[in-house]
Amino acid sequence: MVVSINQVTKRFGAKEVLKNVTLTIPEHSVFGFVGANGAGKTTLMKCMLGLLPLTSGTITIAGQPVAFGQTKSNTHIGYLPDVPEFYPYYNAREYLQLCAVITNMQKSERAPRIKELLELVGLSHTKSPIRTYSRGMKQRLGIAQALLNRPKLLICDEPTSALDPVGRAQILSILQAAKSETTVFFSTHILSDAEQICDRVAMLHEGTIIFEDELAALQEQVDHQFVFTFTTTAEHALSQLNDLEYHISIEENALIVQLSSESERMQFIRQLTDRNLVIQSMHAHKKPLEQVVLEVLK
Ligand SMILES: Nc1ncnc2c1ncn2[C@@H]1O[C@H](COP(=O)(O)OP(=O)(O)OP(=O)(O)O)[C@@H](O)[C@H]1O
Repeated sequence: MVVSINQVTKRFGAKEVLKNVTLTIPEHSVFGFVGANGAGKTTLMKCMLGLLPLTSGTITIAGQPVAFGQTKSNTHIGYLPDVPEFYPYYNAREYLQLCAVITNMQKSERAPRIKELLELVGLSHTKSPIRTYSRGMKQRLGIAQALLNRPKLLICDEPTSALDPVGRAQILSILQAAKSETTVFFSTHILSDAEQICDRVAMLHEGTIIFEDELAALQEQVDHQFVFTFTTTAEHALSQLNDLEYHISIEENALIVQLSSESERMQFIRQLTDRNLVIQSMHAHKKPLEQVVLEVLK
């Protein structure tokens, strides 16, 4: 595990912002940290960076305990703040060269690493100064900077929230590509972003982790639903099934049926055959993460 967060509580005065948070993050995964504004996401990230003292609990990054005010564990972390700042008169390559010098990167390593990163973030051909960059370009440069020294963990605070759809898609694909060389931990309140690239998701709600799992497992927490279409209309099919005790609704000429187990599914299909209903198609009803989360929160 590259990150182990163990029973972390954080209070600001009387206000408890993180409540007994426990979380582990496996290596080479993209881990989405999801929560509404004010849920406590930034607070936990600052705790991971040793920028805030914990009220109680422990955090370990790549085996190194995090201590408030100390930077030892930060040697394993690349961090992209929500609004990254740069020297505006440098271009991307010059800026990364400066960062490489400041961080004592070996001279022979600098040029190939910077070339590789500029390619990764799609800024190889940009010669203009950073002050002319769009928000998305600045975020991409921020990712390159954060990855410069090959950290074991890349932490990104809401990297997509201020971007248009094209900018968001670019950042998401860069983060996905970055997982081959690091572990990506990113916070977002945009559930569809997490859905697109995350292997695992944790959801923080009022300071508490309300679930933490693989996305597929999360989908399964909600009752299974299947979509059936028939050679006849959905209304007619439903009228033939009125006497049965299934939870059935109609959406776009299809029946949505709740079938929680394999045996229930087989039994339902037998009932269809008994009633001469010919299935045209059947598939699992995949809900957007947003809807799944709302159902879990109910
Ligand atoms: N230094 C502080 N002193 C007092 N309260 C704070 C401090 N920092 C954060 N908080 C409070 O902690 C709560 C969580 O804030 P945090 O910034 O961690 O949320 P977030 O999930 O990152 O939300 P956002 O998406 O809006 O940044 C908020 O109610 C905030 O007001």
